[in-house]
Formats: sequence, structure tokens, C-alpha cells
Amino acid sequence: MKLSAIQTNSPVNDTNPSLSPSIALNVSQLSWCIDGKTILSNINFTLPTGQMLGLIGPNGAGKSSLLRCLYRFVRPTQGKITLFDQDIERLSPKAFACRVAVVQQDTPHYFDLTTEQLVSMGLTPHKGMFDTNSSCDGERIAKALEKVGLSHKMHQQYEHLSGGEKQRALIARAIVQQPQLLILDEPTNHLDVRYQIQILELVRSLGISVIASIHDLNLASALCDSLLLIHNGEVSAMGTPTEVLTEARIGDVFGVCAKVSPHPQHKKPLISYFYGYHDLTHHMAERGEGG
Ligand SMILES: Nc1ncnc2c1ncn2[C@@H]1O[C@H](COP(=O)(O)OP(=O)(O)OP(=O)(O)O)[C@@H](O)[C@H]1O
Repeated sequence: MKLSAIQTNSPVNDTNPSLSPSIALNVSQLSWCIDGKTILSNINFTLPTGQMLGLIGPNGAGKSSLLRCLYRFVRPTQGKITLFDQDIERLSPKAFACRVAVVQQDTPHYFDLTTEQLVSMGLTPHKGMFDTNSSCDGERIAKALEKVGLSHKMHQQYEHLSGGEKQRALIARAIVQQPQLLILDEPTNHLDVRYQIQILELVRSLGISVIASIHDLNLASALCDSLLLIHNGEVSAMGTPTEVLTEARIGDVFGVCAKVSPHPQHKKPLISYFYGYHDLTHHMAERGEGG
């Protein structure tokens, strides 16, 4: 399998391309409260067309909640989300599904489906009720499976794939969907280091607008055009990896000591972490410091 030989899929554009604005996604003054608790507060950002935005932040910061607002799983309490200048609330479910593909954090169960059938589900939004798959569709599915390195598993039951293989199959389904915006919630969760890099490079190469929550800051630094750092439900920083990933900010937000230096290959921030927190916490507790 050779993921380096990636072909770029042109995104579905059922609006006039000449009218396509340079901003794919605009989020303004978004807040989400539930059970009297504010989970997201006054989130503002834009995603330029064709760029990859990494959503970073500590556990419980609100990354998945923000993504759920973007893919309409939850409705924000306040604020507006537009996709190519269209309010996402106004799009029909079918129009929304043609434009936005989502790979969620927890791989859902799809009993009785082969990997190929699972990937073919990506075509559904583009089909009428009685449409069947054409040979062109078959080729598209085969190509997507090849891109994620799963051609040899196409006839295997999806449920019998490993966690990482399932993740890659779901990404193949999203590729087949040909969205304008791809939303990925921790896409590298189950992947070994090679596939972490290759899958994010693949996603980048699609040429579509992508927003992905990523825990690995070095991966986010290397592969994202820009980063949105969420902390306690608020935007803590937004900008290029170099602007966002400073030693002070990593210390403040993640509570770790880190050294940031230019990566030897791409010169974007490379973070080296320091260890010994258990001893430090223990020492502080003995001295009556800290919480
Ligand atoms: N439906 C819900 N009801 C109540 N609280 C919720 C709900 N969904 C999320 N939360 C709370 O919102 C906060 C943010 O959760 P979220 O899953 O968005 O964080 P996250 O940044 O994605 O975290 P992680 O990195 O651990 O996946 C958490 O405190 C969580 O308990």
C-alpha cells in the first residue's frame, strides 16, 4: 500500500464555484449551555477554504462539544454558524449531508456490513431514493479504500476490523461523500504513529476544508495550517502553530513544562515535554503547596 500516491478529490460544489467565498466556515458568538452549565462561551473563528484547522485543548475543554455544534448534533444556545455564507440551520438534512462529512470520536457499530458497504454509505446523500450504485461509484469506493490502505479488507465484515482499521474505513466513507467540509473528532485516536501521519496527510491532500480535534500537539503543529486552542469552553488562542504553541501557553493551558523548538524538517514548533510531575506533585503536597 502506498499512501504517498494520493490523488486529490475535487470537493462537491453544487453551488457556482465562481461564487464560492474564501471563507468555508464562519462561527460567530457561539455559546452552548446545558443543564445550567456553560460548556462553550462566545466562540468566534473562521476557516479559510481548503485549509486544515486543528482544534486543540485539554480534556473537557469543549472540543467535541464545538464539533457537535458544527455538525448539528447539538444546537448552540447562541450564535451563528455559516458554511460558504449559508446558515447551516437553514440547510435541509440532505443538503447538509452533501456538504459536510463527519468522522466521530467513537466508532459506531455497523453490524452486517462489509467494509465496502460501509464506505458506500458515503454516496447516500448524493443519491435519489431509487438510485443504485454505478460502476463509477464502485471505482470511487475502491479508490477511497486504496487511499486508506484497506483494499484487502473490502469484503471483510466492518465489525471484524481493528479499531484503527475501522477509523480508516470511516475516513474512506467521508472521502466517498466528497464534502465541502470534513469534521474529524480525534481522527488519530486509534491509529499507530504511521497511520496518524499518513491519514492526516491524506486528509490534507483532499484539498477540502477540514476541522479536526487533535490531542497530539506535535501532529497538530506539523499538519494543520492553523490551530484553535480551546480552554474551559473559550477560545484561548487562534493562529498559526507558531503563534499558538508557545511554551508559556502550553504551560498555562495544559499544566506541563515544555520546550518548543523548530522541527528539524518543517521548522514548525516541535514540543519536547519534561517529566517528573508525580514527584513534583508529591513534593508540593508534602510542603502544603498546590491544590
Ligand atoms: N450532553 C452533555 N451534558 C452535560 N455536560 C456535557 C454534555 N456534553 C459535554 N458536556 C460537558 O462539557 C465539557 C466539555 O466536554 P467535551 O467532550 O466537549 O470536551 P473535549 O474537549 O472534547 O474533551 P476530551 O479531550 O476529553 O475528549 C465536559 O465537562 C463535559 O462533561
